[in-house]
Amino acid sequence: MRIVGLTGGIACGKSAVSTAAASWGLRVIDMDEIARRVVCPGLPAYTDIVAAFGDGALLPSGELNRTEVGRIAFSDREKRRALNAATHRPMLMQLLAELAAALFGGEAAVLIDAPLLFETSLHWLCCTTLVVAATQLERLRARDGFSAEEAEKRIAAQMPLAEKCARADAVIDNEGTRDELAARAATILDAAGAIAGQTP
Ligand SMILES: CC(C)(COP(=O)(O)OP(=O)(O)OC[C@H]1O[C@@H](n2cnc3c(N)ncnc32)[C@H](O)[C@@H]1O)[C@@H](O)C(=O)NCCC(=O)NCCS
Ligand SMILES: Nc1ncnc2c1ncn2[C@@H]1O[C@H](COP(=O)(O)OP(=O)(O)OP(=O)(O)O)[C@@H](O)[C@H]1O
Repeated sequence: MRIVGLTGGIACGKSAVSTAAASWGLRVIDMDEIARRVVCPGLPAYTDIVAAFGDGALLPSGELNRTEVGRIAFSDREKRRALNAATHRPMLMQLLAELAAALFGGEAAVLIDAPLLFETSLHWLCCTTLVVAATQLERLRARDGFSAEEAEKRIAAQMPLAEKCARADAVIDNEGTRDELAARAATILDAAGAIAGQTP
C-alpha cells in the first residue's frame, strides 16, 4: 500500500487538496479529525488537557472549548507542549489503526493529511511526502477571523514552510486558483502512484 503524506503550513490548502483527492477515490486520513476524536470527554488526552489547562478550557457541556485551548496553546509554548504531549501519542495509535484497516481492506494507496507531518516524524511512514505551499497569512486571517498577531503566532508554532518544502519530495503550489490547485495536485498524486486514472 502506498502511503502519501500531505502537509503544508497552516491555511496553505491541505484540506482543499485532500477533499479533491477523496473525490478521486483516494482514502484520506485527516489528522485534524483524529485530533478531535482523541479529546472526547473521558478519554486520557481529555483528562490530561483539563489537568494542564484547567476547567476554563471547557464548554458548559463538558467538551473542550477548542477556541480557548487554541488561544492559550498558541500563546504559551509550555501549554502547547502539554497539549502535544496529551494528544500526539493517542493520535499516532489511531493513525496506525486506520492504516492497518486500509491495508487489510485492500486499499492500494492512502493519503495522510497531517499539518505536523515532519514535526511529529510521521514522514517515516510515507513513501512520498507532499507540501502544499501558499502565502498563508491573509488566507488564515480571512478563514478564521484572526488578528495579524494571532495568525502570526499560529504560523510560528509550526516548522517554517520553506523548511517543509525543502524536506518534501514534491511541492504543490497554491498561489493560483482552486482549479489550478486541483490540476497540480492531480498531476503530482498521479506521479506518486496514488490516483492512477481516477481524476476527472
Ligand atoms: C489547538 C486545537 C484545540 C485547536 O482546535 P481547532 O478546532 O480550533 O483547530 P484545528 O484542530 O482544526 O487546527 C487548525 C490548524 O492548526 C494547526 N495546529 C493544530 N494543532 C497544532 C499544534 N499543536 N502545533 C502547531 N500547529 C497546530 C494545524 O495547521 C491545524 O490544521 C487543536 O488543533 C488541537 O487539539 N491541536 C493539538 C493536536 C495537533 O497537534 N493537531 C495537529 C494535527 S497533526
Ligand atoms: N487557491 C485558493 N484560492 C483562494 N483561497 C483558497 C485557495 N486554496 C485554499 N483557499 C482558502 O484558504 C483557506 C485555507 O485552506 P485550507 O483550509 O484548505 O487550508 P489547510 O492547509 O487545510 O489549513 P489547516 O492547516 O488549518 O488545516 C480556506 O479558507 C480555503 O477556502
